[in-house]
Amino acid sequence: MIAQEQWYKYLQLLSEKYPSRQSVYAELIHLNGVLSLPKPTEHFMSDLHGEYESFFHILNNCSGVIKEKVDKVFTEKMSAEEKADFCTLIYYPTEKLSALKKKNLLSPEYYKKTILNLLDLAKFMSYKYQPREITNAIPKGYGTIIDELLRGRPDADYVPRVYRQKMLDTLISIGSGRDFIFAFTVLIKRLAVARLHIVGDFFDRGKRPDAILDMLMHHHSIDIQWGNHDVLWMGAACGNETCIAEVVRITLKYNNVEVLERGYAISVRPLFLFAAKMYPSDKPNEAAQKAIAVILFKTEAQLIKRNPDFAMQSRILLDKIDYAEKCFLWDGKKYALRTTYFPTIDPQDPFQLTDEECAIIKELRSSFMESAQLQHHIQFLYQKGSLYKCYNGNLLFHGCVPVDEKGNFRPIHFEGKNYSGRAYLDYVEQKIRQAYFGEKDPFTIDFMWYLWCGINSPVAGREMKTFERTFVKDKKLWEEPTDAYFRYYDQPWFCEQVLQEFGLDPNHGHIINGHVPIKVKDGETPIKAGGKAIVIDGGFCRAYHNKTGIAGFTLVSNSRGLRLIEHRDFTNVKAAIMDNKDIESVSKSVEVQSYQTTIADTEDGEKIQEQINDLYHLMLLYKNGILKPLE
Ligand SMILES: O=P(O)(O)OC[C@H]1O[C@](O)(COP(=O)(O)O)[C@@H](O)[C@@H]1O
Ligand SMILES: [Mn+2]
Repeated sequence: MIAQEQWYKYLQLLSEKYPSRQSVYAELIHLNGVLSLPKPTEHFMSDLHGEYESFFHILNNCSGVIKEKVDKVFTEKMSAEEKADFCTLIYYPTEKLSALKKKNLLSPEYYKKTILNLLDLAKFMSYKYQPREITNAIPKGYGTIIDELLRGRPDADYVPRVYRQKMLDTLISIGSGRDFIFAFTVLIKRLAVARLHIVGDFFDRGKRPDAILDMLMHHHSIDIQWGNHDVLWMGAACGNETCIAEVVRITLKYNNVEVLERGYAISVRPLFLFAAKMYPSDKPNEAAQKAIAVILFKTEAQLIKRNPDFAMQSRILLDKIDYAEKCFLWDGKKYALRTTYFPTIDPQDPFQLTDEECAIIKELRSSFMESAQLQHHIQFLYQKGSLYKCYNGNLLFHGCVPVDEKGNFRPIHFEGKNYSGRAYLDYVEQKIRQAYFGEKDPFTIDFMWYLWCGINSPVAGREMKTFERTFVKDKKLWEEPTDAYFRYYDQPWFCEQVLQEFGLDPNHGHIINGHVPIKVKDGETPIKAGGKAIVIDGGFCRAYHNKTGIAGFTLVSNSRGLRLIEHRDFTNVKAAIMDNKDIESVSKSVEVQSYQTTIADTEDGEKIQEQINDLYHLMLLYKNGILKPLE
């Protein structure tokens, strides 16, 4: 409880912002109106894995929502072809207008018709928003005109109609039609998605995670839940050499060296030169993969040895290779190796880096730490990201909350203490932030690597078998044991327990996860526990399309409930522009409500309600003469 005196002081301060009775009335009326508006639309996506081109398209087509709205507004007015053309214009206005110009199709009539259509669509899509928000969403410089056009003066009325016609004619005759079309398309896309959540894994496998992050840095409303691949890169940016070696290895495996070299100005040339010398009969990329894998497994072993808390001794493996017999020894058995040539390993001391290996990893470390662009992206991940997020009653996180075989939150021991459930995730999040912003203590920096691949890591939730997958032929040894969480999240009681642990309503909340690719083609569904948990890793990543059979999911939460949009294959942006080739998307309802959720039911609504209460008290002070209005 706030003491009476403090409360009075607070209201005094508030009176500076609302210095007259009228200003309090106006805000009270406004805020009460806002509470009754429908809940804004949220989109959730995960596991983008560097797949810039299709993600770029999905951001532009708002996961297929623009097309749905165009279909609704112009059912009678446009043919299918006109609708597709109009949609492409909204997705890619600059490119589409240039293409039309080349064909000499940009007449004043075209501009007029198009702007009127855009206006109709923008009006249709703005019904959920408060006027202030719409004004904010209009690109700078176009505010007053678009606002006036939108405010919908009735066409039947002669004077406003002429007024609007005149505005439009002038706008086109002075050559600003193009600019206005552009501004409208930005507005429409902003209105379609009020909030974007990315539930982890920007990096690895796909070609341009850097371009995805560049683009999202300009997004108007986004939050991020870190995935294991993000934490790996964050660890690399903190200077963790094992994370760096793993990042480089994965990048080479997927043939994406450009991400490092062009995207982040990190040169892998010294590694290639060294690898060519060590493995002269291999192709350059394969040689480099081998060279960095050996560095990785050597530094991993050193890291594990200096951190007994990680309990990962079983992941020290270079000493399990029989270098004379050329095989891998595991559980008393011999396994064939995929490569038997290890010129940089001393069997007597297999974890020792050679001088050259040491120089290479040190140089890579400097490059990672000094890459301005990488550090910029990582700071963005820290700023917008967290390990988990409770948002409008839902719980968002990438991987899992560790549980035992009975489904109870498992105590995890670190730095002399046990943590479980939410407290464990809070501990991990604090460590992740400390690794970047705090004193660089060795345990915390090493912990970033643990989070990438440790069985108790909430972002990984499985024991990764990178060594076996790299060196051992028998795929039996490639299997990665997972946390029991993944065997329970299809059970309602379990999801309710998790939601409750995070202070959420178990009857209405949902858990939203990424991380585990859903094999739609095998009949697997992302909807678990009757909709209490939804796993939205649909495999944006091309390399995983064969596994999932689709090209990604978008989960949409609006005032009517939840639905899942399944994206089918996408050709490329050029085809999208030239031939109106949109991503085919199929939408399925997950949960439909008979009522409409309003802003009053959201977290923002709770804050607004508090503001209303405060203003109400201020109004009483003014009315009762206890506080004198400043104006
Ligand atoms: O978070 P994700 O996407 O599951 O990635 C982690 C997985 O990737 C792997 O490193 C395998 O990677 P690839 O499939 O890209 O070769 C596994 O060992 C690990 O389980
Ligand atoms: Mn993942």
